[in-house]
Amino acid sequence: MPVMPSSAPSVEKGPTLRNDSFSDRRDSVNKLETGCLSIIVLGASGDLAKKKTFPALFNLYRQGFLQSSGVHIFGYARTKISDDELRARIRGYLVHGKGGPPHTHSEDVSKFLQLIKYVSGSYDAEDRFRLLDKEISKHEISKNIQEGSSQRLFYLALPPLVYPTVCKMIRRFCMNKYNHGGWTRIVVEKPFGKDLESAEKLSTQLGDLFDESQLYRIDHYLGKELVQNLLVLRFANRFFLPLWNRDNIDNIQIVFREDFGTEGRGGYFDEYGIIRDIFQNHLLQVLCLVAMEKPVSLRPEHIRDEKVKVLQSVLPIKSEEVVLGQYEGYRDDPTVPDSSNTPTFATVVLRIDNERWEGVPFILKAGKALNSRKAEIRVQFKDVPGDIFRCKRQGRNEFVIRLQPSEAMYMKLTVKQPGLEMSTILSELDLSYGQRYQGVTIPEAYERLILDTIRGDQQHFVRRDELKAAWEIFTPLLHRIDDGELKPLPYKPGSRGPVEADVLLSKAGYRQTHGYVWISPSL
Ligand SMILES: NC(=O)C1=CN([C@@H]2O[C@H](COP(=O)(O)OP(=O)(O)OC[C@H]3O[C@@H](n4cnc5c(N)ncnc54)[C@H](OP(=O)(O)O)[C@@H]3O)[C@@H](O)[C@H]2O)C=CC1
Ligand SMILES: O=C1O[C@H](COP(=O)(O)O)[C@@H](O)[C@H](O)[C@H]1O
Repeated sequence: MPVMPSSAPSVEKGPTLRNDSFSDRRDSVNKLETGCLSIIVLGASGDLAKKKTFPALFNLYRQGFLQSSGVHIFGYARTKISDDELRARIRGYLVHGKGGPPHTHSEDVSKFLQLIKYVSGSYDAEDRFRLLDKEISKHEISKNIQEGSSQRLFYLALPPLVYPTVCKMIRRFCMNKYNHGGWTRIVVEKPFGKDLESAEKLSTQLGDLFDESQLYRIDHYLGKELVQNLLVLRFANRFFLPLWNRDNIDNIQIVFREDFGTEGRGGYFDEYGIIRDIFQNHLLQVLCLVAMEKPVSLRPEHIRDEKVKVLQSVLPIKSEEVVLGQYEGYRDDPTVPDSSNTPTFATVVLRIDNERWEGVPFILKAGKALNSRKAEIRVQFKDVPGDIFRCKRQGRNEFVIRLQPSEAMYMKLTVKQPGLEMSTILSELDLSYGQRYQGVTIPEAYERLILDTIRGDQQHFVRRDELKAAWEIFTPLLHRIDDGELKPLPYKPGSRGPVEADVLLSKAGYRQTHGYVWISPSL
């Protein structure tokens, strides 16, 4: 139970579990969000706010999920700027969308920007948080709603070191005042801690102030279309049910690659490294959805219970099943120390000690400054016993789920080569979203996740025990790296990473298919 500071108003305990079934969930899609909602972006002057948070809010507004009649947005940060200056900073990111040509809805942009107000102040200034509360209340009063029925969403687009202070301020001065159906929710960004101990400390600090149902730990990979599709694929298709186990699957890779380095974020990155930045959160969340057992229902708690169980079944990582890399030129960044031991690349083999997965390596790989940008899951099946077609050397069956770019899933399978001869060839069954769902816009991860927070759906957010289990897996390895016991190997920017990683991959059992390249179908 959270400790209520004596000055704290009584608040609601957050939403109860809702939406038992998928059809309930589907029915709620496309409903406008009604009521009096205040969204407060703390750290509004920062990079995440302008690139992701405000554009996501704009997209929700443009699609009618947020209505001008009910919603107001507040920015808060130390930088002393006016409302209009904040609006001007954000405008470019709304007008241009995802790097494409300017949208044609500049009227929408202007109307949206008018919903934003800015309050400046430091993150521990009581008077500034009182002022913020006053501004929020002003908006609520103007909507003539019953006191206590308002909805307040605080989005912490801030470095985690200020979370405890900011959360104390919110708790003391800015909560929804009475329990009349309203709520107060807090969205926190990663990195949530640096290791098990610091993450647990932060969890306790926040847990003393807010109930778990009020805390939304965001991992934007959980908002990606094909990540959200994983449970449907696995549990709504008869095809996969009997195959998804150690009897049929040889190995599974979960891969994240970027073709750019840490440009502009070297200082931040060097403190964390690729394992804290990508493995402990994004890759592990994907692993959970690939490896977990079927949940009792689609209730968020049932899903998250299964995720925790699979994380708790991961065996300690062996140093010989780790390859670390650092790209040449990384240390040229003036904000990165010359002696930095921080990995910008890693391949790590995880082993899950349960009935379904014993003996199946989960090979997690992520790197910056590599030869391509993509994220995918590659499930490689075992060889067919009794190879009467002598097709083994052509390659194994694989099921590939491409998370980005160009969302797709394809199955590599052996077929008869068309023609008179009885020869075989590796081909694919291909579901490329761009081709199959023409004209459908796939929402940005942040858009989806913010809508979930407004609806009180915690399915795609990381629960405290899940976070703890994730840190338990990587903390011993991180400490070995921090102590200099494990060192990254150099690799050339634009390459596949250290060659030792490919050696580890093949030792773990992955068999590369030679001569086969999947070509994304053109429209
Ligand atoms: N940027 C991104 O693409 C991503 C970011 N994140 C996470 O989101 C959060 C915000 O990221 P981002 O916007 O990049 O961060 P920024 O460094 O841009 O910080 C956001 C704002 O916080 C304030 N701030 C910065 N440093 C401090 C400090 N030491 N003490 C107090 N306030 C500070 C600044 O506002 P002011 O000085 O005006 O108060 C700044 O504008 C972080 O937790 C980050 O890890 C997660 C995924 C991607
Ligand atoms: O969280 C992070 O993710 C981005 C990659 O996100 P994506 O949606 O573009 O795949 C990564 O660049 C960044 O280092 C990391 O902090």
